[in-house]
Amino acid sequence: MVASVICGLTRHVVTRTAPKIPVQSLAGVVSSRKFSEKARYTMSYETLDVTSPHERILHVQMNRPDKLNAMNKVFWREILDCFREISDDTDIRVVILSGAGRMFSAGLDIGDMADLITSQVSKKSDVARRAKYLQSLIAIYQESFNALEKCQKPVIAAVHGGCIGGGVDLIAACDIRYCTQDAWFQVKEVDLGFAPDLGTLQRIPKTVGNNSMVREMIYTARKVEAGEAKGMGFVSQVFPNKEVMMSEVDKLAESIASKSPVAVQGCKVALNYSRDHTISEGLKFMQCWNMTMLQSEDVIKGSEAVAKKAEKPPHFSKL
Ligand SMILES: CCC/C=C/C=C/C(=O)SCCNC(=O)CCNC(=O)[C@H](O)C(C)(C)COP(=O)(O)OP(=O)(O)OC[C@H]1O[C@@H](n2cnc3c(N)ncnc32)[C@H](O)[C@@H]1OP(=O)(O)O
Repeated sequence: MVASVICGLTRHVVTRTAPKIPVQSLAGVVSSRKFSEKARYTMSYETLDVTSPHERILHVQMNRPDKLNAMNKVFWREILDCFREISDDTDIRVVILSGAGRMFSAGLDIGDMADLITSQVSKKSDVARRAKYLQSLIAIYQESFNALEKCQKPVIAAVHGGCIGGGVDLIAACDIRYCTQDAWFQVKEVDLGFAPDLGTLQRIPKTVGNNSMVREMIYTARKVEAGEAKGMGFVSQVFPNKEVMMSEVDKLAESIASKSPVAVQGCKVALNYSRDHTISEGLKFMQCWNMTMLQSEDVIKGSEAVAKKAEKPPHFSKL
């Protein structure tokens, strides 16, 4: 019954139970879309601007600059739909995630959440009913960010200015994080009176070696500047400004996109699996994975190119 009570979120829930499958996949027909044809992506979203700067690369930009890319109800649904679609899109090999305007993201849209509390949660007469509603809501929001981790293609976060609360949860689910010199990161939830619940507490300690620093950042809700974030290993590179960062992110994305998708996607799934399992389980996983993937044509193409010291990478087919 929860779904029927969550009026504003009903569509959200339904979308999640019925993920979109590209028509061409269903038909088994090779896509005729060219990369100059961006309509399929650009027309679909209200809070995201999705473009393809180069072949095989997709740039997803959060696009509510007037609200500092605060995450509202529409955003939670769109980011999930968008990354599920990308995951299944064989034309795409790498994704770049950034924010429009003066900062990456101010996190959860507080006004939106206040509306939800007033219109939904507070109307319920009993603690158990309120708790069930909130549990369902948190699970839905979590799934939105899980979609980036589950996306088969590597996701590169490019952060400028503030990255607050949900913004930190979001980039924690990305594969690679770059930022500008003026970037700052704030796990703000403690200041608002609750513990983060969308992945920061689960993912960052497994990403960053300095657990003491992670806890300091979380318990104090203080701003962590770009240099400090790099020092603790949360971001891998810091750039003087957004223009330079985006140019370097493009180069990184192009480099990854030129590699075998069998290899890159295999690495992503295995890295995520191994993070959540023992070494022994991770090694077993690789036996199973590579007993198939080592037979790929990509292994022959890649090995020949290396043996011949080829200057350009071979052409690897879509996966
Ligand atoms: C089940 C829930 C799971 C989710 C959990 C997520 C948790 C979180 O994300 S916790 C963090 C929440 N975010 C914040 O607390 C940040 C709030 N914003 C600010 O502190 C300031 O806006 C900021 C320091 C980021 C920037 O300050 P500045 O003076 O430069 O700009 P403002 O004039 O304040 O903001 C410009 C317009 O953006 C709107 N806005 C900013 N942040 C939010 C937000 N989080 N939610 C909604 N709207 C936001 C702000 O209202 C201004 O709009 P307008 O008045 O229309 O010009």
